Amino acid sequence: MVRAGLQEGILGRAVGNGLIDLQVHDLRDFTTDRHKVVDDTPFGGGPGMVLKAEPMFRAVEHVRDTRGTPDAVLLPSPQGRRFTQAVAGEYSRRAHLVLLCGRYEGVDERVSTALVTEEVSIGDFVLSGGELPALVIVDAVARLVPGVVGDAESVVRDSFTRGLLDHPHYTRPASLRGLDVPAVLLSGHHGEIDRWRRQQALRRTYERRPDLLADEALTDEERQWLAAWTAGERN
Ligand SMILES: NC(=O)c1ccc(NCc2ccccc2N2CCOCC2)nc1
Repeated sequence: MVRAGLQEGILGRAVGNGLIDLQVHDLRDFTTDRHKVVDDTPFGGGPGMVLKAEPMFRAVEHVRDTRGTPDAVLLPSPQGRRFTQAVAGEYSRRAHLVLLCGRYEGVDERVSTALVTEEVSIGDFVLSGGELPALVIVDAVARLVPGVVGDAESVVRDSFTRGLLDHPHYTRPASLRGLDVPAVLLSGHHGEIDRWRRQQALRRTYERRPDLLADEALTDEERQWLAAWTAGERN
């Protein structure tokens, strides 16, 4: 499941051209019994099973012995720090990350207290395992590694880097079922097009996620736009 998610698109290309290196390790390879058991019943009773600590310790030790001590050992979990674009930026500046994927009812607490450097949550919802969060984190972080996302797209990242929502996107045909592409985008005036895109990104953020505007540095023009929209709301 994890390997498949790492072979696609920009991640696959980034691995192909050596910009990032992704290794997947199976916890079962770090067990010592014949049945390769990675889970066990919970002390204190209760339903379900708990992921054993020992295989995770051995797996991280294997990574440390073969590739050096990681800068961070992350555990995606509902109890973690909220993963945001800013956190992705932090992680993208680390050379070596390990992500541990939990399953069952959870992971033996000694993994969290003695092996993990940080628990991280991709959102307030419960998943059956940490694999999808791990893929989400790897994708968001890899995109921020220089060279992974083509230069053509680096402009697109401006709105995200600024912490605003994205502007609308259109492609052919210019008119579809009576729905026309905004004329400015067909005008060839790149200054006007850029201004329209910044205004649209700001407008969308104001309408859908005003909370993102709190710590946003705005130009005078952008403040004027916001004032006009806010005034428009009042009367
Ligand atoms: N929001 C997230 O980032 C997120 C991450 C993981 C995750 N699940 C795997 C998991 C990993 C660690 C501990 C517990 C669990 N869980 C096992 C299943 O039961 C619930 C607890 N769910 C949501």
